[in-house]
Amino acid sequence: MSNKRITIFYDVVSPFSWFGFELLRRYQSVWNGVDVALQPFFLGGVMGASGNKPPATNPYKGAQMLKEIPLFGKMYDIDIGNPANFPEKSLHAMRILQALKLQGSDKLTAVSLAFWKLYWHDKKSIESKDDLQAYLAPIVGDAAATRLVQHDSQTSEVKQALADATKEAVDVHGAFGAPWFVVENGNETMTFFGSDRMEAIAFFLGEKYLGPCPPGYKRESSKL
Ligand SMILES: N[C@@H](CCC(=O)N[C@@H](CS)C(=O)NCC(=O)O)C(=O)O
Repeated sequence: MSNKRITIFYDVVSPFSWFGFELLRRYQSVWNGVDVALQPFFLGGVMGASGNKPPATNPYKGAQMLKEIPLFGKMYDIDIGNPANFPEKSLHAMRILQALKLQGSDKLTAVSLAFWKLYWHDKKSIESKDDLQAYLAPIVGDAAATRLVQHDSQTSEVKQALADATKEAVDVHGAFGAPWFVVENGNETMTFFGSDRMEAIAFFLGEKYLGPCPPGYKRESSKL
C-alpha cells in the first residue's frame, strides 16, 4: 500500500461525481504510486447533514449547471446527457453500490459507471428497481443482479454502512457536496470538493496533471 491515497466519495445522481470518478480512473495508470479507494455515499444525506442545498434549488446555479454539464462532457470525453427526471432519489442505487463494496466485488467501478449511464445518458430511472437490475445483469449476471436489488442492498448492514460513510464524509471530512475527495500525500491529509480540483489534487500529491485525457487514455474505455 502506498502512502499516497485518494478516497472519492460519490453518488450517481451527481454528474460532477461521474466526471471526478472518470478522471481518477484515467489517472490511476499515470499516478502509479497513488492508491485509490471508492466510497459510495448518499448525497441527499450529505445535503441534510451539512445544511447545504442541491445547487439546482437556486435557479441561477441550476441554469449555469445545465450550460456547463454538456460542455464539460465534451471536454472530458464523456457522453453525458440529461436525465428524464431530475433529481431522483439515489438511495437504492447507492445501497447497491455499497453492497458491492462490502462484498469486495471487483465490479464496483463497472456498476457505478453503468448507473451513471442509465440515468445521465439513457434517461432511465435510478429509482426503478427494474432499470437498476437491467443495467446490473450484464455485469454481474442475472441471479446476482436480482439478489443485489431485492436482498443485498436491503440488509441493515448495508443500509448502516452507507449511512456511516455519509456521516463520516460530513462529520470527519467536512463534506457538503459531491464528488468529495480525501487525499493523503504521505505527510498530511487534504479534502477537495469537485471534479474540477484534479489539478490541485495533483499539486498536493506532488504528481503531474496532464489534462482530462492523459497519455494512455483510450477513448473507447470511457465511451458508452
Ligand atoms: N465545481 C464542481 C461542482 C460540483 C457540484 O456542483 N456538485 C454538486 C452535486 S452534482 C454539489 O454537491 N453541489 C453542492 C454545492 O455546490 O454546494 C465540479 O466541477 O465538480
